[in-house]
Amino acid sequence: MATNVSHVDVEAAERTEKEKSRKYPSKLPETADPPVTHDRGSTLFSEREGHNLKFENIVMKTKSRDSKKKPPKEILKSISGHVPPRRVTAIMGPSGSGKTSLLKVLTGRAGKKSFDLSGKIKFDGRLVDPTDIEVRRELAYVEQEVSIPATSTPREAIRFSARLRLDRSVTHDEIESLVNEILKELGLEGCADTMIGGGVMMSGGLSGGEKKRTQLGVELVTKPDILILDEPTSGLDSYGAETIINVCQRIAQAGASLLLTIHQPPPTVVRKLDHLILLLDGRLMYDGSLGPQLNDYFAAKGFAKPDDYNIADWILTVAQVTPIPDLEEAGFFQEDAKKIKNEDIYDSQLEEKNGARKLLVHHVGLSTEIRLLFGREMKRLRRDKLAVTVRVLSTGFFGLFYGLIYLNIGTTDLSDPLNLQAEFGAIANILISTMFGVAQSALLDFPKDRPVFLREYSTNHYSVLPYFLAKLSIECTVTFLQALVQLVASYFLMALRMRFVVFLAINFVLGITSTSMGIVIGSMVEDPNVAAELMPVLIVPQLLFSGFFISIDLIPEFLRWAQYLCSLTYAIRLSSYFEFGDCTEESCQQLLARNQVIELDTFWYWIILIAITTGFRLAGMIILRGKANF
Ligand SMILES: Nc1ncnc2c1ncn2[C@@H]1O[C@H](COP(=O)(O)OP(=O)(O)OP(=O)(O)O)[C@@H](O)[C@H]1O
Repeated sequence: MATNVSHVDVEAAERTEKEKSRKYPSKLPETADPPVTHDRGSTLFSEREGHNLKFENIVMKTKSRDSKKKPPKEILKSISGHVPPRRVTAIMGPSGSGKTSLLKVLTGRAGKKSFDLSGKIKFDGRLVDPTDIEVRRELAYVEQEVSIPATSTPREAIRFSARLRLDRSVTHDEIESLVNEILKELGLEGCADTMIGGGVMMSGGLSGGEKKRTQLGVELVTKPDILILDEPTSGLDSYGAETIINVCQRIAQAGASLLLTIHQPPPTVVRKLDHLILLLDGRLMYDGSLGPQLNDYFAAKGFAKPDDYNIADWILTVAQVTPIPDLEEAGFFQEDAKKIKNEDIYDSQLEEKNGARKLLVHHVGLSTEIRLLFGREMKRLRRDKLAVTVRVLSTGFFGLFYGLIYLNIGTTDLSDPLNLQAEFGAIANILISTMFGVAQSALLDFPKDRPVFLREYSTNHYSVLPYFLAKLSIECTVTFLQALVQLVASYFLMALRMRFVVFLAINFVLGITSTSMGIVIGSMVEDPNVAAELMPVLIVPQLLFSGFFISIDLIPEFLRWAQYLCSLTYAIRLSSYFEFGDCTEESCQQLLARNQVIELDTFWYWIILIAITTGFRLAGMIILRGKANF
């Protein structure tokens, strides 16, 4: 009897367990292998070794200086999941659920400075640090925002990426055939040679969908093992979305692990997705197959899909409409229970310890990097004709204006203090105009270039040095042109005493120093509007320490050190020396003394100008590098 009772009890218990597990299945359905159709002959879709990407207990919190006043926000709350190879995995979830944040963590782009991060990321069981450049070679990330130079065409952007990121043994013909293939597969052949566009001053331009596909193409050149895309279909019509998903599907079928975030995909797109990671409020609701099992899973938890819903719409409706306690009660968020001791997520030692596979890519040399970057910058200059023309013409206009205002000032009698002051003013105005013109362009242009640099630098296109050298050479060209146009328009009208080439050289060096300062501020801020607001910070101290408005002697001693950072001060001293150095009038000597112009020091004035340029360039490089090391 006792046996029977216990037998009945066991059966009853098993039945209850089965019913419970049917109602709230504890194991998420695994994604079945989709049919594999390889394009073995193709290079873009060539067979590759994807990774089983796993993430465990990912926690992401904002950092807060004063946690009492502003408690840290928990964006990802101990999320675990996986992205299998040969599948297209979609991350879905309501807006603000943490989709982009999770991608940033997985790709090593969640800044440690802004967030507290913990958890583990594994490729086929080995711990990896996605901020490591070797790991990034295995993983490509296509961001939501398009960051490709506006003056490049899709063909050039993809070719540029291929030349800099593929092994140096890859031939020109191989690169061209890969570029053509990517353009064809992404439906970009029709606009392959059209400028990306987008600038206010630029005509033409690609559609949003074409830009997104170009950005995808740029990342496809490395034939990544893991491809991660943030909202690749947002803002696209269903044809554009399908084109992208089709390419993603074929890349996954070639072996890659494909992960993308997507908002309310249409049924045609849902059919191409294999695996789903569903997030809600920074928590994992589901990690498993997107097949019929997903229907069963939701049905078993009491949320059976009505016939008139497609599955993606239904699960998002459930996530958005159902109160979180009810979802908890139904048994979603089961991974929350598995909170274990977390480890630093971006530990650069991890890879070493776990013997990661090193991809042997012999990168192109420094000279090729500089040549390609320089070529791109030159094209930018040629194509952005309107901006360059406006820049040079406005300089010419100001030159002419000053020339007419100070007409023949260099022929006047310097014994008259008024003439002397006017001639000094003429020189100072030309120099201020040079400084203002070039610094403004650098300050406003640089924040626009910044996202391009950050993407390319973090994806191993080139290092900081060639980028800065290429930029410097272009800036030298434009600054020289600007200085030349301004002086041709003003110097002869003013009939200045110093030699033309000397004044041109002073203006040129001052211009380059000013761009360096503009770059430091430009590299610190993201928004060109903020950069414009910071313009006075760059200009006003220069004016005050120039000796034009107040003699340096009259500035309080504790502030005088700042003159050593002001390039305009030294440009004015040099120009004053060459303009008035031969003048024996007492007023001339007094002016030189007031501005601390000492004949023996003129060599040092040049050196200080060059040192200021070098110092600011280095500071710009360090700041940008720091920003790129997320
Ligand atoms: N730097 C930050 N500081 C504070 N909160 C942040 C920061 N970055 C993201 N968040 C917050 O984290 C949450 C998740 O943001 P995330 O961009 O990952 O969501 P999402 O699911 O991608 O949203 P969407 O679908 O609208 O793009 C949001 O509430 C967002 O406001």
